[in-house]
Amino acid sequence: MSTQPDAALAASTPLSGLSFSKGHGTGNDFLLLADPDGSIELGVEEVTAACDRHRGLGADGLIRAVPSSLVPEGRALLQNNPEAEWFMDYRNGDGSVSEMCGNGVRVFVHFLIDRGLLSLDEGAAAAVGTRGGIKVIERSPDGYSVDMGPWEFIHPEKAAARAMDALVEADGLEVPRPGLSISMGNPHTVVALAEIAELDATSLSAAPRVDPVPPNGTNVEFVVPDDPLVHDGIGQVTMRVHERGVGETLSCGTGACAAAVATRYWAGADAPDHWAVSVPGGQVGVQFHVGPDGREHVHLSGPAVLIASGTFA
Ligand SMILES: N[C@@H](CCC[C@H](N)C(=O)O)C(=O)O
Repeated sequence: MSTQPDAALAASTPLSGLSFSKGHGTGNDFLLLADPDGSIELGVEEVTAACDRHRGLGADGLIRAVPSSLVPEGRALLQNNPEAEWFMDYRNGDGSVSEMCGNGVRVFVHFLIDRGLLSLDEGAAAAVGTRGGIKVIERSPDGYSVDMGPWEFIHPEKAAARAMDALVEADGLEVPRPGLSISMGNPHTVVALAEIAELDATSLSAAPRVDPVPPNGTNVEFVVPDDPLVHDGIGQVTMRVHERGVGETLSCGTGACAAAVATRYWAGADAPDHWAVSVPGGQVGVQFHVGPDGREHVHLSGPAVLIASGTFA
């Protein structure tokens, strides 16, 4: 008889023995790992195994909380922002790295507070490092509000001519639609549809085809502005998203910001600065303010929920 351990009984994940939490923001779900000494090696294999919805815990992405001083991208940020003690190392479910995650950063801060690694009193603000730069976060009536920094057109020359910069095809849509590409630190291409029936008919089980695709790929948001657009001074849009590195998700915070940026741009000078973006997983708020650098910043607010914690077998 063999004395080898049965492969079927061996540890089922490369993250064996590590403690995790699971959380979500409007249904965009994440696994969270605290790595105070920077010892967790995360590669594609570890992330895909953990995020697998059948053989792993299942999640849209995985977030490692590591001291900024222990990663090169974090050390660069600390020079001008010594208060940003923690860095959000964000991975999509397919193991790819992203610059930023708007729902994830709220859940990340909630997790740090839950683990006693950060305190954030009512009315106070905390800075965290991300690959998309420093993000400042505070508590809000719906959970947390994050200064996501300035938005940018990915193709400013096209936007200046009020032109779209891509054609987007998706299953269920009869003809390709024009899209506008916006960076929130990470790339987005926003497509306006006329009505909810069209949004419902769009299939996102395969990635939409974007031509030309922005240099680092893109997340694609399909949005339907309400008619009338503004209720009680707040612009209203409904959105579905196909995320780079994941697939269709129930929500995307940076995507909601890009959707509000694009819809406000299309709506013209009288468009409001405050937006409500409805997604399959709930609703998030987006506001525009001039930041301390004199540029227009996007603020994202919404819930952050922790649902479980445990240890990988
Ligand atoms: N769900 C996130 C965005 C996650 C990263 C994205 N898939 C990318 O690759 O850029 C959000 O809430 O912003």
